[in-house]
Amino acid sequence: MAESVELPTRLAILPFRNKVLLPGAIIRIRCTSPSSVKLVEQELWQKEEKGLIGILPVRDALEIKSAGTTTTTASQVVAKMKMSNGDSDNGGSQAAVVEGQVKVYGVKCGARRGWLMAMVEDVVGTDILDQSSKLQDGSSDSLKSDTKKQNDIVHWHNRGVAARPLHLSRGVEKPSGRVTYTVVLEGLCRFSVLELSTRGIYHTARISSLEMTKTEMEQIEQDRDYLMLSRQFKATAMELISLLELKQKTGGRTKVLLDNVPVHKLADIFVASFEISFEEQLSMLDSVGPKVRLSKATELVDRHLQSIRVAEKITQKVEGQLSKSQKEFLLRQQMRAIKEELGDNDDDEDDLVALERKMKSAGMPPNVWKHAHRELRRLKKMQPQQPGYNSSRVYLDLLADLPWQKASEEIELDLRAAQKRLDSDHYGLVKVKQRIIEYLAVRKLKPDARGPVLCFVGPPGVGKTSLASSIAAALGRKFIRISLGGVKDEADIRGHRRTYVGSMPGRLIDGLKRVAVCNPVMLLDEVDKTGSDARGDPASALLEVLDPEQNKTFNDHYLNVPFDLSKVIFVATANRMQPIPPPLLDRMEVIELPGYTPEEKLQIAMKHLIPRVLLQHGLSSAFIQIPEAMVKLIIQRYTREAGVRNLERNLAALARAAAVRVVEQEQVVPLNKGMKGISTPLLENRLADGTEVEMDLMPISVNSQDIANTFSVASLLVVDETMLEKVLGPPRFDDSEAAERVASPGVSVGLVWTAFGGEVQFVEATEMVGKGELHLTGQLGDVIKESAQIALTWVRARATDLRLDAAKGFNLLEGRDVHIHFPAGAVPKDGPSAGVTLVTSLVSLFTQKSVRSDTAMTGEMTLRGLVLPVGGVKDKILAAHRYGIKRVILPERNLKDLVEVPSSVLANLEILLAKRMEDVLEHAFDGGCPWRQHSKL
Ligand SMILES: Nc1ncnc2c1ncn2[C@@H]1O[C@H](COP(=O)(O)OP(=O)(O)OP(=O)(O)O)[C@@H](O)[C@H]1O
Repeated sequence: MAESVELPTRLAILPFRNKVLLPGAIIRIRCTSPSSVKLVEQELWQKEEKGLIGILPVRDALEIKSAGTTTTTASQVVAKMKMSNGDSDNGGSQAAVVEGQVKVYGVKCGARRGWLMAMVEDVVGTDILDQSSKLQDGSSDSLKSDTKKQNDIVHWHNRGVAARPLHLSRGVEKPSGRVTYTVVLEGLCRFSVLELSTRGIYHTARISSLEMTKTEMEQIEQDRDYLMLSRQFKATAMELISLLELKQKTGGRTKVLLDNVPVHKLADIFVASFEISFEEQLSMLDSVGPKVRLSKATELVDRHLQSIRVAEKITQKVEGQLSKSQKEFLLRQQMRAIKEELGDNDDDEDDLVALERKMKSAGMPPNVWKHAHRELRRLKKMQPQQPGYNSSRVYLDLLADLPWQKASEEIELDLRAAQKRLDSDHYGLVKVKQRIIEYLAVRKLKPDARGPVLCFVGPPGVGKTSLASSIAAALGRKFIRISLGGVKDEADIRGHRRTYVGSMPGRLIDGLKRVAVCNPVMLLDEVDKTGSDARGDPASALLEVLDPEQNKTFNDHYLNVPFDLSKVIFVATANRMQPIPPPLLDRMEVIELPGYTPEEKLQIAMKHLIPRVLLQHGLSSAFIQIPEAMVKLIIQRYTREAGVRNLERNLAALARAAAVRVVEQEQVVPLNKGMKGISTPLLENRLADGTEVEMDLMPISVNSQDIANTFSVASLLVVDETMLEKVLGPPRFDDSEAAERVASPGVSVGLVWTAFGGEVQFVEATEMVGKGELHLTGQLGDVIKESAQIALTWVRARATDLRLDAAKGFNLLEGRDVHIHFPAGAVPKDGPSAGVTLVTSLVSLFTQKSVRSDTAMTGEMTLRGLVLPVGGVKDKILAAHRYGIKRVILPERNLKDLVEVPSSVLANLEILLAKRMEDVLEHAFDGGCPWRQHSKL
C-alpha cells in the first residue's frame, strides 16, 4: 500500500456512478464511453509515466431527490464549480465555467452538503463494469448511452479519491471497431474538488489533498481519544478477521495487515471491502478526520461482524436442514435403485399410499380415523431408517387390518339345523346341547341380547372346545380360540403401551385381527389358568371384556383407541371353577361337562372319533376295522382319563399304523416281482418296537380320500389284541392294580378331584422309630396337610378313648414317627376330601389290617369324627368306575349327587354312605371296623 502521496493540483476526473472508491481499495473498470475512453487514452495509455487520476462519485438526480435534496436547473451554461474544502457545508455556492465540449445546462450546489448538480447533454457510450471478487466494482461513467438518459441531471460529489493505475489493457470491439480500455485502479488518498472543468470531452478538476501531514499525524497519534478509538477498532477488526478466517479456514494473512498498516488507513481498507450503501460509502469518504473515520469504521466493522454472525446462524440452520434433506434424497435414490435392481418396485411412498388406502377402507369410526390419520401424517414425515418408523408402520397396519365394521353375515338361524349340527358333532351331552339351543333361541329372538357368557367347565377332552366351534358353525360365524392358559400379565389381554420396546396388542385384539370380522365366536380357553402377579391381574381385564356395558369401548393399551367388542360372542372354558375369580364367574353361566363313562366313550369312539380319525389319515373302513371290543380294551387298558383325548390319540396311532401297512402293501407287490432285497416290512419293524408309528405319509395337497382310493387294493386290516399291543404297547392300566397296592397294611384308596377330573388316589402310611412326629410327602397343599394332622390326632385320641393297645391289636405308636405319602408326587394335591382316606390308612397301619382293595372312599372328617360332604362326586364315581373299583364310600349328605351319575355306572357300583368315621371304617375293612366291639356306635 502506498504511503503518503504527493498529489498534483489538477487531476483528470473519472466519474463513478453511485459508487465510491475509498483509499486502499482496488477496482477494475472497463471504459467504453467516448469520454472515459478519451480520458484513459490521453491520461494513462499514451503517457510514458502513468499519472494519477481522480475518481469522483456522481449521483443521479433521482437518487439525490430521494435523499431529500432540492434541485434546480439552469439554462445552458458551462459550469464552473467552486467548492469549499473540508467538511463544511457547501450548500448554496454556485460556479459555472464553460470549458471544452461538455455543456452543463444548469448548475447549483445542492441543498445537501457537498453536491453539485448539472444538466448534461451530449453524453454517449457506456462504461461497462467488470466485476471481480477481489476488486471493488463500479461504473466509471455516470453517463449512460440511452438517448433517454440524455439531459439527465448528474450530481458530482465534492470529494473524491486519487487513484493509481495498476494495470491497463486495451481492447477493440469486433463489429464496431470501437476501442475500450480496462483499467485496474488503486485508491490512494482523499482530495477535495476546488474547481471542476472539462478537457476535451472529459473532466478535470483542480483539487486539494485532504491527507494529513506527517506532523499532524504524529500529533493525533498522541491523542488519547484517538488511541482508544484505534484500539477499539483493531479489536473489532481482529474479531472480524478471526471469524472470517475460521469460516474460510484461511491462514492469518489478513492479521498481518493489522500490524503493518496505519490504523486510519486500515479503517478505509476494511470499509471498502464491505457491501454498504452508497450513502454510507460517501459518509466514509467524507470522514476526513482520523477520529471520525475510526469511529465510523468501528461502527461499520462491528455491524458487519454482527451481520456475519446472524447469517452464520441462519446458514447453519439452513445447512443442517439442507444436508439432512439432501441425505434423505440420496438415500431414497439409492433405495429406489436397489429395489429396481431387485425387481421390487413398491417403494415406501407407494407402500404408504397403499396403507392409506387400506386405512380408508377399514371403516374406522371417525374418532379412530382422526387418530390414525394423525399418526399417518407423522409417519409420512419420517424416514424408514428413523427409529419409530417401523413401530408406527406396524401400528397403522394393525389399525387398518382390524375389523372395525366387517362382520360375517349371520345366517338365518334354524334351531333344528343347529340341533342337528350339535348332535352330529357330539355324542351325548344332552343337557349341554339343550342349554346351547336355548341360548341360540334367545339370540334368534333378540340378536343384540346381552345374554350371559357361556362357560364350559370340565376335564380335558370332554368336548368344550368343539362345542364352542359348533356354536359358531350353527350361527354361521367365524370361530377364534384365544388361549389364556398361563397368562399372568395383564398386558397379554390388554396389550403393552406403545412406549415399550417390542410392544404388542393384547391377545383379543390380535385374535380379531386374525379372524378379520368383528362378530366372531371367541373362545376364551382355560380362563381358570390365568394367574395374577406383580404384572397385573388378567382376570380383571377379562371382566371388562365380558361386561356388555364396558366392552363396547374396550381399551387395548397398544391400540390406544376404543374397540367395540359388543358384537363378539364370547364362550369360555375352564377345567375347574374354583380358581376363577368370583366377579368373573358372576358374569358367566357355567355349564359343567363331567367326564364320560366307559360306555359313553365307546359310543363317542365308534360314532365320532373313529370315522374322523380314519378320514384324517386318508383311510376308510375298507382298510381298517376297529371292533367295539378293541375300543373297550383301549378305554380300559390304555386310557383312564375323564375325556376322550387319549382315546382319540390311541385310535390315531392305530390309523397311522394301518396307513403304513396300506402303503407298504402297495409297494411290496412290485418289489417282490423283481427284487428280493427288502426283507422285513417296515410295519413289522415298527410294531415290534412297540412304539407308535410317527411317520406322516400323506403327500401335502393331495386329498387323503384320493389316496385311500388309490390304495383300495390293500386288504382289510382288523385290529385285534395283538395289534393293539404292537401299536400301543403293553396295557398301561389293569384292574388288579388296586388289589396289589392295598395288599400291605397302611394303604387305602381315596377318590379325589383334580384338573383332569375325578381320580383314584392311593394313600400310604408307614411308621418308624422317632419322636412321634408326622411326616408328609407328595406335593401337598396346606389343607390336605391339616387333614393328615387331624386324622392322626383322631386315630390316637380314639385309640386312647377306647383303651386300645398293642395287646388288643392296636399299636399306639409311642415314640415312633408316622410318614404318610401320596404317590404320583408330581401332581399337586389339596382339599379336605382325603380326610376319611387318611384315617383309614392310619387305622390300617396301626391295626396292621389291609383295607379292602375293591373299595374307594371320599369325605372330609372333623376332629370329632363327623364325615362332611364333598364336591365333584359325579367325577369321583366315574373315576372309581374307570379304575374298576366296585365299592365307593361316600358321606351320607352326598346322596343327592348320585342323581347325576349315569345309571350304567351306578349299576356296577356298591355305594356305601357314612355319617361318622366309624361308618367308613366299618365299610373299609373286611369284617368291619377293627375295634367295633369297643365302639359306642
Ligand atoms: N361328546 C363328544 N362327541 C364327539 N366327540 C367328542 C365329544 N367329546 C369330545 N369329543 C372330541 O374329543 C376331542 C377333544 O375335545 P375338545 O378339544 O373339545 O376338548 P376340551 O374339553 O376342549 O379339552 P381342553 O380342556 O383340553 O381344551 C375332540 O376331537 C372332540 O371332538
